[in-house]
Amino acid sequence: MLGCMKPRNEESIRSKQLDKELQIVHRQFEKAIKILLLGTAESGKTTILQQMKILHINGFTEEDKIAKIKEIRQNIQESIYELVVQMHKLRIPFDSPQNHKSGEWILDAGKKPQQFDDEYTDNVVALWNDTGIRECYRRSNEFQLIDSAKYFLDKVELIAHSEYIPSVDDILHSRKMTTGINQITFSVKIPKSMGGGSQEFRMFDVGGQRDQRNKWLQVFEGIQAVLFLISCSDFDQTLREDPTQNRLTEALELFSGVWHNRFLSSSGIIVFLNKQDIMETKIRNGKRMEDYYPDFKDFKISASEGNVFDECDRLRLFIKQKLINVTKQPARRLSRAHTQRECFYHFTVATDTNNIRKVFHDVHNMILTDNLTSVGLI
Ligand SMILES: Nc1nc2c(ncn2[C@@H]2O[C@H](COP(=O)(O)OP(=O)(O)OP(=O)(O)O)[C@@H](O)[C@H]2O)c(=O)[nH]1
Ligand SMILES: [Mg+2]
Repeated sequence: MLGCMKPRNEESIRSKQLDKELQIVHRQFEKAIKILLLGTAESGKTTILQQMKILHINGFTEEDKIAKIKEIRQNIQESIYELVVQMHKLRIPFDSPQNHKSGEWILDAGKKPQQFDDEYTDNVVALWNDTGIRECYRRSNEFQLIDSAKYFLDKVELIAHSEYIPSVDDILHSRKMTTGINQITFSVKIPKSMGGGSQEFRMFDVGGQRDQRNKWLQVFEGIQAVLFLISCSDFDQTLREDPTQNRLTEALELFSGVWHNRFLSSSGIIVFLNKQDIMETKIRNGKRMEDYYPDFKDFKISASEGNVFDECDRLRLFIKQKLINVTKQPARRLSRAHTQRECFYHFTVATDTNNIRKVFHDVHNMILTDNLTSVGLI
């Protein structure tokens, strides 16, 4: 009799244990996983949030698109205004007296002209075709110009059209500085190998300019994963809010602050080495990293990084190594941080939906695995 009782007991204990584990998993999956986007200004945080809307929510409605027209036109207005201002500062001549007059016209109209009419558009088109303006644009790392200036100036006539409706690509390229805290919630299917079903994610987006960072602490509570964005094309630029500071240096210092932050010590950290496309264009146009970071000259790549084909590969691995060095620094103060905390890296182009789809497939799986590991099931 006793011989028969024992296995049944073991069975029921094991089954109770399984129920308990499943309840824990269930609770874990019922709760939204919180992801926080961090990084300096213009690193691409809001662009990632927009990509999540495209990939996991319903994208943009006609209303959303129409609401973006003003912002896109403002991007053009601010870009051409800044280029004309800098033509004078950098003493670059216009091709012709006519184009010089167009420049004066743009300055008179101001940074935010009321009209985006034919006269305005004609002046912008004339200027954008001016070789002096193009030379000025080529030197735009010496002043502050949005990254999408060329993207929008190339299609100014289309954007000026009264029936213009922004494309998804236009929305992804538009630029508006974030000042508050934005959040979106979306569901992601859990792979069958991980038990199936779906998991809710809540993603928070904050402003990256220096005067916005004091708001970050408000959202640190309960964050499972931080997505830290760093713009790899920033190496030859200075900060909008402090022209004496190199943008990449600022980003690396900020990363150090985030990595060592005791309120984020139990959050996973994933780094997006973003703006790979702009970085590549800069290198192909002759920009040299060693002019800004002299230690790049002697940078050697470890064999474990596999094939390195060109200067762009070396550059992205150089920046990655700088981030790895931060993670190897001893903790500044005693924290709950597990000393073995791992950092994950992805090379990204935030405006490219296909690239972000692939990267997020890995990111979600990584976070889900981490979630299961934390409840002891993997
Ligand atoms: N070409 C290119 N443009 C990018 C990339 N990532 C972001 N951008 C553009 O860079 C600009 C700044 O991106 P945002 O997403 O607004 O940057 P942010 O980090 O939210 O900036 P703040 O809100 O000021 O903190 C936008 O015009 C984006 O379209 C990229 O990988 N490639
Ligand atoms: Mg933003």
